[in-house]
Amino acid sequence: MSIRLENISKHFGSTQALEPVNLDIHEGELVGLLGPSGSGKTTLLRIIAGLENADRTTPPGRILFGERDVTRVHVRDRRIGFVFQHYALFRHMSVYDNVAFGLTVMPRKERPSSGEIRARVFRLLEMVQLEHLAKRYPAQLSGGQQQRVSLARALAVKPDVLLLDEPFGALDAKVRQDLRRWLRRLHSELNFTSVFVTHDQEEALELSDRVVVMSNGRIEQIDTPDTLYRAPRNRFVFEFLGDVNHLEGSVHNGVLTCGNAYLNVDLPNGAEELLLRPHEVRLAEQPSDTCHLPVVVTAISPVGAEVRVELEADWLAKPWLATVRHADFERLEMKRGQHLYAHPRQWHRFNEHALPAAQATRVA
Ligand SMILES: Nc1ncnc2c1ncn2[C@@H]1O[C@H](COP(=O)(O)OP(=O)(O)OP(=O)(O)O)[C@@H](O)[C@H]1O
Repeated sequence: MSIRLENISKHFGSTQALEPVNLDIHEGELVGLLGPSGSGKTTLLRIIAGLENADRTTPPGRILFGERDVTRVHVRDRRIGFVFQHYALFRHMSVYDNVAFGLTVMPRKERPSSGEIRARVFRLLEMVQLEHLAKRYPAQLSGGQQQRVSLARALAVKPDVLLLDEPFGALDAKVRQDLRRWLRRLHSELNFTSVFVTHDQEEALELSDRVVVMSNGRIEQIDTPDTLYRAPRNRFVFEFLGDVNHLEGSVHNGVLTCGNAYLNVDLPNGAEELLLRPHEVRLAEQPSDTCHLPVVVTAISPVGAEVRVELEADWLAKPWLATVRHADFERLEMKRGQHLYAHPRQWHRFNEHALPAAQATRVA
């Protein structure tokens, strides 16, 4: 089921929670709404759900599920499944009864037979690998297990659309990882359309087919994770999606200078700020003719696929972060207090007034 929002906005009193938004979500897509606190993610999700009404505007805002205009359709008639951060399972019901609940309360005409209900509930419990816990009560389950029951319960009624509000927010990192995999797998097996809210960049990028990045009630960019990361439309998106190093200085005759540091750049004279991701900083023992950025290693974190190195210098207002391959780390025999030279592989620059807003330049 595709979802289309046309000219949807929302005020709470004098607070504008959403500026007029247009959004197309394709059938079968898993879309993440990502943004800082207060950016309007939950409001947008609740409007899609029908838990909140959009402002009355001219032209009127519309919400379409497929061809069906659901703008004024009650939440219970929108064929939506919900999963919230706080499990909201019925505490007095077993796991089985929780998952079966939505089916047992269907109007008699639509309600599956008790045999069909049983088969569907067990099939879902099997998919989330909890069939052996069918008789337990929510209080006897871990947080991650409760969230898997919530997922199964939401999917039991075969919703057209699954909406999830920070579904894994209250869980620890490892359990979050597992649950992301569950959701991804269920999504491809059962083929529904999902929208989930998160403020976790990694979660949004890992899970979503496309991510809607929001700030201050506005949609800043809608794109695939890869495009968002590689071609952010503006500075907000760039900074929100990962660690960023800043290089501020002034350009004169093709050289950007900042204290005793300099870098050749093909830019006009004037004040400049260049931005670099940690993986775009190469470290070496020597400067070059075109790049002299002396730094001191102040912290090293060797955990993970790459080594994270913190760098400081007089000419830097804030420390830089570089990610270094373990092989390079060993070759340079890196240690705290070591003097090295940073060499940008690539840098980015944003000019909010001119198009294209983002410029990425590879350093030869
Ligand atoms: N019921 C309400 N009454 C008044 N203001 C509200 C209400 N709900 C949301 N807001 C305001 O609308 C704006 C957007 O809120 P929303 O909850 O959608 O943001 P969010 O991005 O989901 O934030 P968070 O990540 O903190 O949940 C905020 O300024 C918030 O204070």
